[in-house]
Amino acid sequence: MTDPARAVVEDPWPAPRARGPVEATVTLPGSKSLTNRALVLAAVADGPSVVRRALRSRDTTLMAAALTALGASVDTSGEDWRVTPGDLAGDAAVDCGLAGTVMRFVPPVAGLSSGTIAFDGDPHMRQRPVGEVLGALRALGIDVTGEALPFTVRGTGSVPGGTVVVDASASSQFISALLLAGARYDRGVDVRHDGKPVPSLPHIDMTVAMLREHGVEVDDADANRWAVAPGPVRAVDHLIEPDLSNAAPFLALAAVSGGTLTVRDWPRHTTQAGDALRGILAAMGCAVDLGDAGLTVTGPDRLQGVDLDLHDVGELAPAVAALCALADGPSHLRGIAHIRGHETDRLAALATELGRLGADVTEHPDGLELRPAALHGGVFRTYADHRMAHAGVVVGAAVDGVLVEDVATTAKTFPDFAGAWAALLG
Ligand SMILES: O=C(O)C1=C[C@@H](OP(=O)(O)O)[C@@H](O)[C@H](O)C1
Ligand SMILES: C=C(OP(=O)(O)O)C(=O)O
Repeated sequence: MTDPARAVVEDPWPAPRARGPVEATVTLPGSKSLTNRALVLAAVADGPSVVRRALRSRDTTLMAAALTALGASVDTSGEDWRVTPGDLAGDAAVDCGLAGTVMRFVPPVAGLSSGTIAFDGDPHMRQRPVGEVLGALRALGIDVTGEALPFTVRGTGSVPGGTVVVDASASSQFISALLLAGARYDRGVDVRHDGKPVPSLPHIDMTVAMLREHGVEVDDADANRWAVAPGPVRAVDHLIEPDLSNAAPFLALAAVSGGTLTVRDWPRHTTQAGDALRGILAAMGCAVDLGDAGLTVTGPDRLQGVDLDLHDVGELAPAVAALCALADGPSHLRGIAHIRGHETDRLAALATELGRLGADVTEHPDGLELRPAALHGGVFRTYADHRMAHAGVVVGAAVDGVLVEDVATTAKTFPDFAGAWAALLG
Protein backbone atom coordinates (compact mmCIF):
# COMPACT_ATOMS: atom_id res chain seq x y z
CA MET A 1 0.00 0.00 0.00
CA THR A 2 1.13 3.56 -0.52
CA ASP A 3 2.97 5.30 2.28
CA PRO A 4 3.16 9.03 1.53
CA ALA A 5 4.30 9.83 5.07
CA ARG A 6 7.46 7.78 4.55
CA ALA A 7 8.63 9.56 1.39
CA VAL A 8 12.31 10.52 1.43
CA VAL A 9 12.54 14.10 2.62
CA GLU A 10 15.15 16.22 0.94
CA ASP A 11 14.19 19.53 2.49
CA PRO A 12 13.35 19.52 6.19
CA TRP A 13 11.10 22.42 7.15
CA PRO A 14 12.77 25.40 8.88
CA ALA A 15 10.45 25.67 11.87
CA PRO A 16 9.47 29.34 12.28
CA ARG A 17 10.89 31.04 15.38
CA ALA A 18 8.70 33.13 17.71
CA ARG A 19 10.41 36.52 17.77
CA GLY A 20 8.25 37.77 20.63
CA PRO A 21 5.15 36.82 22.60
CA VAL A 22 2.64 35.20 20.20
CA GLU A 23 -0.82 36.77 20.51
CA ALA A 24 -3.48 34.92 18.52
CA THR A 25 -6.89 33.28 18.37
CA VAL A 26 -7.18 30.05 16.38
CA THR A 27 -9.96 27.81 15.10
CA LEU A 28 -8.83 24.19 15.04
CA PRO A 29 -10.09 21.35 12.82
CA GLY A 30 -12.35 18.66 14.26
CA SER A 31 -11.43 15.79 16.55
CA LYS A 32 -10.05 12.64 14.95
CA SER A 33 -11.37 10.45 17.76
CA LEU A 34 -14.89 11.91 17.61
CA THR A 35 -15.03 11.90 13.80
CA ASN A 36 -13.91 8.30 13.40
CA ARG A 37 -16.27 7.02 16.11
CA ALA A 38 -19.16 9.01 14.59
CA LEU A 39 -18.43 7.49 11.15
CA VAL A 40 -18.35 3.90 12.46
CA LEU A 41 -21.55 4.37 14.46
CA ALA A 42 -23.26 5.97 11.46
CA ALA A 43 -22.27 3.03 9.25
CA VAL A 44 -23.83 0.45 11.62
CA ALA A 45 -26.90 2.61 12.43
CA ASP A 46 -30.52 2.01 11.46
CA GLY A 47 -30.73 4.93 9.00
CA PRO A 48 -28.84 7.80 7.36
CA SER A 49 -27.16 10.50 9.47
CA VAL A 50 -24.80 13.47 9.25
CA VAL A 51 -21.37 14.03 10.83
CA ARG A 52 -21.18 17.80 11.02
CA ARG A 53 -17.84 19.61 10.84
CA ALA A 54 -16.08 16.30 10.32
CA LEU A 55 -12.30 16.39 10.44
CA ARG A 56 -10.93 16.01 6.90
CA SER A 57 -7.50 14.41 7.34
CA ARG A 58 -5.68 11.23 6.33
CA ASP A 59 -7.06 9.18 9.27
CA THR A 60 -10.67 10.23 8.69
CA THR A 61 -10.66 9.90 4.90
CA LEU A 62 -9.17 6.42 5.34
CA MET A 63 -12.04 5.64 7.73
CA ALA A 64 -14.61 6.95 5.22
CA ALA A 65 -13.00 4.85 2.46
CA ALA A 66 -12.94 1.73 4.67
CA LEU A 67 -16.64 2.04 5.53
CA THR A 68 -17.45 2.70 1.87
CA ALA A 69 -15.54 -0.48 0.96
CA LEU A 70 -17.77 -2.31 3.47
CA GLY A 71 -20.94 -1.12 1.70
CA ALA A 72 -21.84 2.15 3.44
CA SER A 73 -22.23 5.33 1.42
CA VAL A 74 -20.16 8.21 2.83
CA ASP A 75 -20.50 11.57 1.08
CA THR A 76 -17.44 13.58 2.10
CA SER A 77 -17.90 16.37 -0.45
CA GLY A 78 -18.90 19.08 2.06
CA GLU A 79 -18.04 20.13 5.61
CA ASP A 80 -20.87 17.89 6.85
CA TRP A 81 -20.40 14.25 5.88
CA ARG A 82 -23.55 12.23 5.06
CA VAL A 83 -23.48 8.53 5.90
CA THR A 84 -25.99 5.95 4.68
CA PRO A 85 -25.55 2.40 5.98
CA GLY A 86 -25.50 -0.40 3.40
CA ASP A 87 -24.92 -4.14 3.14
CA LEU A 88 -21.76 -5.54 1.64
CA ALA A 89 -21.99 -8.84 -0.20
CA GLY A 90 -18.72 -8.85 -2.17
CA ASP A 91 -15.03 -8.80 -1.27
CA ALA A 92 -13.12 -5.62 -0.37
CA ALA A 93 -9.75 -4.20 0.67
CA VAL A 94 -9.17 -1.74 3.52
CA ASP A 95 -6.12 0.53 3.74
CA CYS A 96 -5.47 1.38 7.40
CA GLY A 97 -2.64 3.81 6.59
CA LEU A 98 -1.14 4.56 10.02
CA ALA A 99 -4.54 5.03 11.69
CA GLY A 100 -5.00 2.95 14.84
CA THR A 101 -8.72 3.72 14.77
CA VAL A 102 -9.12 2.24 11.27
CA MET A 103 -7.05 -0.88 12.00
CA ARG A 104 -8.89 -1.59 15.30
CA PHE A 105 -12.43 -0.21 14.79
CA VAL A 106 -13.17 -1.51 11.27
CA PRO A 107 -12.55 -5.31 11.62
CA PRO A 108 -15.47 -5.72 14.09
CA VAL A 109 -17.71 -4.03 11.49
CA ALA A 110 -16.27 -6.21 8.70
CA GLY A 111 -17.49 -9.24 10.67
CA LEU A 112 -21.07 -8.08 9.92
CA SER A 113 -20.51 -8.06 6.15
CA SER A 114 -20.87 -11.04 3.80
CA GLY A 115 -17.52 -10.88 2.11
CA THR A 116 -13.79 -11.36 2.49
CA ILE A 117 -12.15 -8.14 3.69
CA ALA A 118 -8.35 -7.80 3.34
CA PHE A 119 -6.68 -5.27 5.66
CA ASP A 120 -3.23 -3.71 5.21
CA GLY A 121 -1.55 -0.35 5.84
CA ASP A 122 1.69 1.60 6.00
CA PRO A 123 4.88 -0.38 6.64
CA HIS A 124 5.04 0.71 10.30
CA MET A 125 1.38 -0.22 10.79
CA ARG A 126 2.40 -3.87 10.49
CA GLN A 127 4.29 -3.38 13.79
CA ARG A 128 1.42 -1.78 15.73
CA PRO A 129 -0.51 -4.16 18.02
CA VAL A 130 -3.92 -5.53 16.96
CA GLY A 131 -3.66 -9.29 17.77
CA GLU A 132 -5.81 -8.96 20.91
CA VAL A 133 -8.69 -7.51 18.86
CA LEU A 134 -8.40 -10.23 16.21
CA GLY A 135 -8.30 -12.97 18.86
CA ALA A 136 -11.38 -11.48 20.52
CA LEU A 137 -13.24 -11.38 17.20
CA ARG A 138 -12.48 -15.08 16.68
CA ALA A 139 -13.84 -15.80 20.17
CA LEU A 140 -17.01 -13.87 19.24
CA GLY A 141 -17.54 -16.09 16.19
CA ILE A 142 -15.83 -14.25 13.31
CA ASP A 143 -13.46 -15.97 10.85
CA VAL A 144 -10.19 -13.98 11.03
CA THR A 145 -6.81 -14.96 9.55
CA GLY A 146 -3.64 -13.29 10.89
CA GLU A 147 -2.29 -11.75 14.09
CA ALA A 148 -1.19 -8.37 12.71
CA LEU A 149 -1.44 -6.53 9.40
CA PRO A 150 -1.93 -7.86 6.79
CA PHE A 151 -4.97 -9.84 8.01
CA THR A 152 -8.29 -11.00 6.59
CA VAL A 153 -11.83 -10.97 8.01
CA ARG A 154 -14.48 -13.23 6.42
CA GLY A 155 -17.96 -12.01 7.30
CA THR A 156 -21.09 -14.17 7.11
CA GLY A 157 -23.66 -11.41 7.58
CA SER A 158 -24.06 -11.94 11.32
CA VAL A 159 -21.90 -12.37 14.44
CA PRO A 160 -22.86 -14.52 17.47
CA GLY A 161 -21.09 -12.24 20.00
CA GLY A 162 -20.95 -12.97 23.74
CA THR A 163 -18.32 -12.69 26.47
CA VAL A 164 -14.66 -12.15 25.69
CA VAL A 165 -11.49 -11.46 27.70
CA VAL A 166 -8.75 -9.23 26.26
CA ASP A 167 -5.50 -7.74 27.51
CA ALA A 168 -5.95 -4.06 26.55
CA SER A 169 -2.82 -2.81 28.35
CA ALA A 170 -1.28 -1.94 24.96
CA SER A 171 -4.18 0.22 23.76
CA SER A 172 -7.61 1.39 24.89
CA GLN A 173 -8.65 1.12 21.23
CA PHE A 174 -8.91 -2.69 21.67
CA ILE A 175 -11.88 -2.14 24.00
CA SER A 176 -13.46 0.69 21.99
CA ALA A 177 -13.25 -1.46 18.84
CA LEU A 178 -15.24 -4.32 20.36
CA LEU A 179 -17.88 -2.00 21.86
CA LEU A 180 -18.59 0.15 18.78
CA ALA A 181 -20.14 -2.64 16.66
CA GLY A 182 -21.12 -4.91 19.57
CA ALA A 183 -24.81 -3.95 19.72
CA ARG A 184 -25.18 -5.41 16.22
CA TYR A 185 -23.94 -8.84 17.35
CA ASP A 186 -26.66 -11.44 18.14
CA ARG A 187 -25.83 -11.56 21.86
CA GLY A 188 -24.12 -8.16 22.10
CA VAL A 189 -20.65 -8.15 23.70
CA ASP A 190 -19.42 -8.42 27.26
CA VAL A 191 -15.75 -7.36 27.24
CA ARG A 192 -13.45 -7.94 30.21
CA HIS A 193 -9.90 -6.65 30.50
CA ASP A 194 -7.26 -8.86 32.13
CA GLY A 195 -3.75 -7.42 32.34
CA LYS A 196 -1.82 -4.32 33.40
CA PRO A 197 -3.97 -1.15 33.63
CA VAL A 198 -5.70 -0.02 30.43
CA PRO A 199 -4.22 3.27 29.12
CA SER A 200 -6.21 6.19 27.72
CA LEU A 201 -9.39 5.37 29.69
CA PRO A 202 -11.05 8.71 28.70
CA HIS A 203 -11.14 7.37 25.14
CA ILE A 204 -13.21 4.37 26.30
CA ASP A 205 -15.53 6.75 28.17
CA MET A 206 -15.92 8.66 24.90
CA THR A 207 -16.92 5.43 23.14
CA VAL A 208 -19.45 4.57 25.85
CA ALA A 209 -20.94 8.09 25.83
CA MET A 210 -21.37 8.05 22.05
CA LEU A 211 -22.95 4.57 22.09
CA ARG A 212 -25.49 5.84 24.63
CA GLU A 213 -26.26 8.83 22.38
CA HIS A 214 -27.16 6.23 19.75
CA GLY A 215 -29.60 4.53 22.14
CA VAL A 216 -27.28 1.60 22.87
CA GLU A 217 -27.38 0.14 26.38
CA VAL A 218 -23.90 -0.08 27.90
CA ASP A 219 -23.04 -1.36 31.39
CA ASP A 220 -19.68 0.00 32.55
CA ALA A 221 -20.44 -0.01 36.29
CA ASP A 222 -17.56 -2.37 37.14
CA ALA A 223 -13.89 -1.59 36.51
CA ASN A 224 -12.38 -3.45 33.56
CA ARG A 225 -15.73 -4.66 32.22
CA TRP A 226 -17.94 -3.18 29.50
CA ALA A 227 -21.15 -4.89 28.37
CA VAL A 228 -23.10 -3.78 25.30
CA ALA A 229 -26.66 -5.10 24.99
CA PRO A 230 -27.80 -6.34 21.56
CA GLY A 231 -30.14 -4.00 19.69
CA PRO A 232 -30.37 -1.35 17.01
CA VAL A 233 -27.92 1.55 16.81
CA ARG A 234 -30.17 4.58 16.35
CA ALA A 235 -29.08 6.98 13.60
CA VAL A 236 -28.16 10.35 15.18
CA ASP A 237 -26.31 13.36 13.82
CA HIS A 238 -23.08 14.48 15.52
CA LEU A 239 -21.44 17.91 15.67
CA ILE A 240 -17.69 17.34 15.93
CA GLU A 241 -15.77 19.40 18.53
CA PRO A 242 -12.33 20.86 17.74
CA ASP A 243 -9.48 18.38 18.31
CA LEU A 244 -8.23 19.23 21.80
CA SER A 245 -5.15 17.00 21.54
CA ASN A 246 -4.11 18.84 18.40
CA ALA A 247 -4.45 22.06 20.39
CA ALA A 248 -1.33 21.01 22.32
CA PRO A 249 1.31 22.57 20.04
CA PHE A 250 -0.72 25.78 19.64
CA LEU A 251 -1.21 26.28 23.37
CA ALA A 252 2.45 25.34 23.83
CA LEU A 253 3.30 28.28 21.59
CA ALA A 254 1.81 30.64 24.17
CA ALA A 255 3.69 28.77 26.88
CA VAL A 256 7.13 29.05 25.25
CA SER A 257 6.77 32.60 23.92
CA GLY A 258 5.15 34.19 26.98
CA GLY A 259 2.24 35.13 24.71
CA THR A 260 -1.51 34.57 24.83
CA LEU A 261 -3.33 32.11 22.61
CA THR A 262 -7.04 31.37 22.48
CA VAL A 263 -8.52 28.22 20.96
CA ARG A 264 -12.08 28.98 19.88
CA ASP A 265 -15.03 26.65 20.61
CA TRP A 266 -13.26 24.78 23.45
CA PRO A 267 -16.15 22.74 24.92
CA ARG A 268 -17.20 23.33 28.55
CA HIS A 269 -17.89 19.63 28.88
CA THR A 270 -16.19 17.05 26.73
CA THR A 271 -15.11 13.42 26.60
CA GLN A 272 -11.87 14.35 24.82
CA ALA A 273 -8.70 13.42 26.69
CA GLY A 274 -7.01 16.57 25.37
CA ASP A 275 -9.02 18.64 27.88
CA ALA A 276 -6.29 17.59 30.36
CA LEU A 277 -4.07 20.22 28.72
CA ARG A 278 -5.71 22.82 30.96
CA GLY A 279 -4.29 21.22 34.11
CA ILE A 280 -0.95 20.35 32.53
CA LEU A 281 -0.28 23.89 31.30
CA ALA A 282 -1.37 25.37 34.62
CA ALA A 283 1.09 23.04 36.38
CA MET A 284 3.84 24.41 34.12
CA GLY A 285 3.05 27.96 35.25
CA CYS A 286 0.66 29.13 32.51
CA ALA A 287 -2.48 31.14 33.21
CA VAL A 288 -5.42 29.11 31.86
CA ASP A 289 -8.93 30.47 31.41
CA LEU A 290 -11.93 28.69 29.91
CA GLY A 291 -14.45 31.35 28.91
CA ASP A 292 -16.94 32.35 26.24
CA ALA A 293 -14.17 33.12 23.75
CA GLY A 294 -12.70 29.64 24.15
CA LEU A 295 -9.66 28.40 26.05
CA THR A 296 -7.08 31.13 26.65
CA VAL A 297 -3.55 30.28 27.76
CA THR A 298 -0.94 32.88 28.71
CA GLY A 299 2.67 31.76 29.02
CA PRO A 300 4.74 32.47 32.14
CA ASP A 301 8.09 34.29 32.37
CA ARG A 302 9.70 31.00 33.35
CA LEU A 303 8.24 27.65 32.33
CA GLN A 304 8.23 25.19 35.24
CA GLY A 305 9.19 21.52 35.05
CA VAL A 306 6.50 18.95 35.97
CA ASP A 307 6.19 15.43 37.34
CA LEU A 308 3.17 13.93 35.55
CA ASP A 309 1.55 10.55 35.03
CA LEU A 310 0.26 10.72 31.44
CA HIS A 311 -1.19 7.15 31.37
CA ASP A 312 -4.67 8.51 30.54
CA VAL A 313 -3.46 11.07 28.00
CA GLY A 314 -0.42 9.51 26.33
CA GLU A 315 -1.12 11.24 23.02
CA LEU A 316 -0.20 14.55 24.68
CA ALA A 317 3.28 13.29 25.59
CA PRO A 318 5.22 14.54 22.53
CA ALA A 319 4.13 18.19 22.87
CA VAL A 320 4.45 18.09 26.66
CA ALA A 321 7.95 16.57 26.38
CA ALA A 322 8.95 19.42 24.05
CA LEU A 323 7.74 21.91 26.68
CA CYS A 324 9.63 20.05 29.42
CA ALA A 325 12.82 20.26 27.34
CA LEU A 326 12.38 24.05 27.36
CA ALA A 327 11.42 24.35 31.04
CA ASP A 328 13.55 25.89 33.79
CA GLY A 329 13.30 22.90 36.12
CA PRO A 330 13.47 19.10 35.86
CA SER A 331 10.50 17.03 34.63
CA HIS A 332 9.42 13.41 34.80
CA LEU A 333 6.73 12.05 32.46
CA ARG A 334 5.51 8.64 33.65
CA GLY A 335 3.01 5.89 32.93
CA ILE A 336 3.37 5.92 29.15
CA ALA A 337 5.06 2.65 28.16
CA HIS A 338 2.15 2.11 25.73
CA ILE A 339 3.17 5.06 23.53
CA ARG A 340 6.04 2.89 22.27
CA GLY A 341 3.24 1.25 20.21
CA HIS A 342 1.90 4.50 18.75
CA GLU A 343 2.81 5.86 15.28
CA THR A 344 6.43 5.22 16.25
CA ASP A 345 8.14 4.27 19.53
CA ARG A 346 7.52 7.76 20.90
CA LEU A 347 9.68 7.40 24.00
CA ALA A 348 12.70 6.35 21.94
CA ALA A 349 11.97 8.94 19.24
CA LEU A 350 11.55 11.82 21.71
CA ALA A 351 14.68 10.87 23.67
CA THR A 352 16.71 10.66 20.43
CA GLU A 353 15.41 13.79 18.71
CA LEU A 354 15.20 16.12 21.72
CA GLY A 355 18.64 14.82 22.71
CA ARG A 356 19.97 15.62 19.23
CA LEU A 357 18.97 19.27 19.83
CA GLY A 358 20.88 19.33 23.12
CA ALA A 359 18.16 18.32 25.59
CA ASP A 360 19.25 16.42 28.71
CA VAL A 361 16.89 13.40 28.48
CA THR A 362 16.82 9.98 30.12
CA GLU A 363 14.57 7.35 28.55
CA HIS A 364 12.89 4.96 31.01
CA PRO A 365 10.83 1.86 30.12
CA ASP A 366 7.64 3.82 30.86
CA GLY A 367 8.57 7.46 30.50
CA LEU A 368 11.10 10.26 30.14
CA GLU A 369 13.07 12.46 32.49
CA LEU A 370 14.21 15.85 31.23
CA ARG A 371 16.54 18.33 32.92
CA PRO A 372 17.21 21.94 31.91
CA ALA A 373 19.84 22.31 29.15
CA ALA A 374 20.75 24.83 26.46
CA LEU A 375 19.12 23.63 23.22
CA HIS A 376 20.51 24.31 19.75
CA GLY A 377 19.38 23.97 16.15
CA GLY A 378 19.53 20.85 14.00
CA VAL A 379 17.32 18.39 12.13
CA PHE A 380 14.40 16.96 14.13
CA ARG A 381 13.29 13.64 12.64
CA THR A 382 9.60 12.72 12.81
CA TYR A 383 9.36 8.98 11.96
CA ALA A 384 6.07 9.50 10.05
CA ASP A 385 4.51 10.62 13.36
CA HIS A 386 2.31 13.72 13.33
CA ARG A 387 2.87 14.34 17.04
CA MET A 388 6.67 14.14 16.65
CA ALA A 389 6.30 16.99 14.15
CA HIS A 390 4.28 18.90 16.77
CA ALA A 391 7.12 18.43 19.27
CA GLY A 392 9.67 19.61 16.70
CA VAL A 393 7.87 22.83 15.81
CA VAL A 394 7.34 23.72 19.48
CA VAL A 395 11.10 23.49 20.10
CA GLY A 396 11.68 25.34 16.83
CA ALA A 397 9.52 28.24 18.00
CA ALA A 398 11.92 28.76 20.92
CA VAL A 399 15.30 27.76 19.45
CA ASP A 400 17.06 29.05 16.32
CA GLY A 401 17.76 26.70 13.43
CA VAL A 402 15.44 23.75 14.06
CA LEU A 403 14.59 21.88 10.84
CA VAL A 404 11.60 19.53 11.06
CA GLU A 405 11.77 16.53 8.76
CA ASP A 406 8.58 15.60 6.86
CA VAL A 407 6.27 18.16 8.48
CA ALA A 408 3.64 16.95 5.98
CA THR A 409 3.16 13.88 8.18
CA THR A 410 0.88 16.13 10.29
CA ALA A 411 -1.79 15.52 7.60
CA LYS A 412 -2.67 12.36 9.56
CA THR A 413 -4.94 14.46 11.76
CA PHE A 414 -4.56 18.11 10.69
CA PRO A 415 -4.97 19.54 7.18
CA ASP A 416 -2.20 22.05 6.31
CA PHE A 417 -0.71 22.14 9.79
CA ALA A 418 2.47 23.85 8.54
CA GLY A 419 0.40 26.61 6.90
CA ALA A 420 -1.61 27.21 10.07
CA TRP A 421 1.58 27.24 12.15
CA ALA A 422 3.49 29.57 9.85
CA ALA A 423 0.54 31.97 9.73
CA LEU A 424 0.79 32.41 13.51
CA LEU A 425 4.51 33.07 13.50
CA GLY A 426 4.47 35.35 10.46
O1 LIG B 1 -9.68 5.78 20.64
C1 LIG B 1 -9.06 6.77 20.22
O2 LIG B 1 -9.57 7.61 19.44
C2 LIG B 1 -7.67 6.96 20.68
C3 LIG B 1 -7.21 6.27 21.79
C4 LIG B 1 -5.83 6.42 22.29
O3 LIG B 1 -5.12 5.28 21.88
P1 LIG B 1 -4.24 4.36 22.89
O4 LIG B 1 -5.15 3.78 23.91
O5 LIG B 1 -3.65 3.34 21.98
O6 LIG B 1 -3.21 5.28 23.50
C5 LIG B 1 -5.18 7.68 21.76
O7 LIG B 1 -3.80 7.69 22.10
C6 LIG B 1 -5.36 7.77 20.25
O8 LIG B 1 -4.71 8.90 19.74
C7 LIG B 1 -6.82 7.90 19.92
C1 LIG C 1 -1.88 7.34 18.96
C2 LIG C 1 -2.42 8.12 18.00
O1 LIG C 1 -3.08 7.70 16.91
P1 LIG C 1 -3.82 6.36 16.47
O2 LIG C 1 -5.28 6.71 16.42
O3 LIG C 1 -3.28 6.02 15.12
O4 LIG C 1 -3.53 5.31 17.50
C3 LIG C 1 -2.28 9.59 18.08
O5 LIG C 1 -2.95 10.27 17.27
O6 LIG C 1 -1.51 10.10 18.92
